[in-house]
Amino acid sequence: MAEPIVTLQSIEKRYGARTAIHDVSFQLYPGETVALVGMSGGGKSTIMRLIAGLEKPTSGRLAYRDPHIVTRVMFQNDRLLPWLSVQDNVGFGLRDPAVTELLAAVGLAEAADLYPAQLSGGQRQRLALARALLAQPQLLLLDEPLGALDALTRRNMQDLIMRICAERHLSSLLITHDVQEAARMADWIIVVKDGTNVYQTAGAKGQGPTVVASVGEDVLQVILQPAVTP
Ligand SMILES: Nc1ncnc2c1ncn2[C@@H]1O[C@H](COP(=O)(O)OP(=O)(O)OP(=O)(O)O)[C@@H](O)[C@H]1O
Repeated sequence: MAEPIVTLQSIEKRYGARTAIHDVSFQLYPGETVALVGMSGGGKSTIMRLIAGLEKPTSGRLAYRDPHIVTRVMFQNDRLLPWLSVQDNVGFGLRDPAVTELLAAVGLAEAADLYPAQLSGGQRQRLALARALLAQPQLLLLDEPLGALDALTRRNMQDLIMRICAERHLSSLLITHDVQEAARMADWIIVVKDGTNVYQTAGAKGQGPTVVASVGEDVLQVILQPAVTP
């Protein structure tokens, strides 16, 4: 089996007297998508910030297969720069074939000279995705990036992210409040509760319209319904 690209072992993060997370242990493998689900305040964003290297754990072991790993984060707020065109939001003035190729990959080739204010919510998130991909990250961190989109646009974005991750053999860590989204996009779903990972289940990546997921107290079930109901 391939070596994990990120390993978390008994991770704890305290802010002063407050323990945000404790006993968090899991691994992320190359090309896999792991979703973190759970109640607000459970510790999902803290886990993501630690993996992104934005903060250091108080204790425990956080190890990367490649110490020079490139990670990129996509947030719900797309953080686009309104005074830059679509292509400059990706390349910051760089006129590189990679920028053109990325815009084509996310379906924004025709919109290269528009400005963020001229884009729909879905287009803005596609642009944020292209920008995240320019640095050729090995790990994409998705912090509830699709939360503000309508259902159809959201589903199309899920498909786009899954396709791009598969094509580039990218690993991703997804925070979502939508259990069905987690089930649809992830190989593994981790339930985070009271600052620790309490349960892990297999997802059903790519099994779009047929996934049904439900969360019990701590337990999450992913059920694949038959594509055609007799
Ligand atoms: N910088 C900080 N200082 C103090 N406490 C913090 C800090 N960041 C997070 N916490 C605390 O850590 C706990 C976990 O927060 P975190 O944001 O990781 O949860 P979450 O599961 O991502 O929540 P949500 O779904 O609402 O985004 C919370 O109790 C929060 O108040």
